[in-house]
Amino acid sequence: MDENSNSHMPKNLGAAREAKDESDVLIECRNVRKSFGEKQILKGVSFKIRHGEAVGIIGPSGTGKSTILKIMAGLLAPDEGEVLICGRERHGLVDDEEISGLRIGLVFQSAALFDSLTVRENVGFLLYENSKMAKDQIAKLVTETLAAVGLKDVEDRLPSELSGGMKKRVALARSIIFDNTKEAIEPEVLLYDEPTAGLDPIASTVVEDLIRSVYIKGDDSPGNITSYVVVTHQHSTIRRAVDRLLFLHEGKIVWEGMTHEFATSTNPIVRQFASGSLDGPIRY
Ligand SMILES: Nc1ncnc2c1ncn2[C@@H]1O[C@H](COP(=O)(O)OP(=O)(O)OP(=O)(O)O)[C@@H](O)[C@H]1O
Repeated sequence: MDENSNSHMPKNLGAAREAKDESDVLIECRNVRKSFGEKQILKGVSFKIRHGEAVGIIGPSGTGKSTILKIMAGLLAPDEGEVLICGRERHGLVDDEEISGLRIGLVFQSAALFDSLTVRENVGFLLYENSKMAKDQIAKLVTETLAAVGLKDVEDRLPSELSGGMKKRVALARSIIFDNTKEAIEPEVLLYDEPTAGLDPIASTVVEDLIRSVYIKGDDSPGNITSYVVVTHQHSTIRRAVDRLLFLHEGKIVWEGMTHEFATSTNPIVRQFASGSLDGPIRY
């Protein structure tokens, strides 16, 4: 939105709009910095994820895309800066403090399934561990959730008996399953770390459409996924699965815009990344 678009409005109207604008911010990173040893990876990263958004984080390898996802999920603490969840600052890691009102799910690149557990046990893991639901109730819910990601009759299989694309779908099912005996279902932001890495083009399309569909379905979807963030290198995923992009380079957001603006941007960093050229500001 144009920065000055409020300038012609009466002051109080502008203020009301500003307040409303902030009320749909689910996750905000403010000036987040993170180093590993001597290596400074994030050098002051700021952005907001709003209700209803499908956001992609792109950028060269090693610029800290997975790191920022882990920080948003509360698995890593920033060295400096703030992470706000629904306007409340989160201190430390997610385990240290109960932040209610928003669930944040992270779907790992490797799918990260437990090898010795069946698909049913993997998908229902948190419910078996933490909920008061009966085992047959959980089993039914697992079957329904697997169906929502297009999988049937795989509950008794081990992860080693699945293809890479199926594993990613099982991981997706695990992140969207929720205790449906609870009265209030909190909204959820899902964070995907390279969900289509290593998949053939058709399997990638299936996963990209699933990412969209579990969110678009809204009331029908298992869980209440209101927004999602995808870290990806795949152009097809950028085009198909997200609406807005954040470009991370050398520890900072160097460009942000809508997906359709990415292809026509004149920013030299974006141009080089979009074309895969060796000439340009990004050096390996
Ligand atoms: N726990 C850790 N300890 C030490 N170094 C780490 C740790 N996690 C990440 N790094 C380093 O931080 C840098 C950024 O890693 P990160 O995985 O966030 O990058 P990325 O942008 O997601 O990369 P890629 O696109 O290749 O997946 C890398 O140099 C990585 O080696």
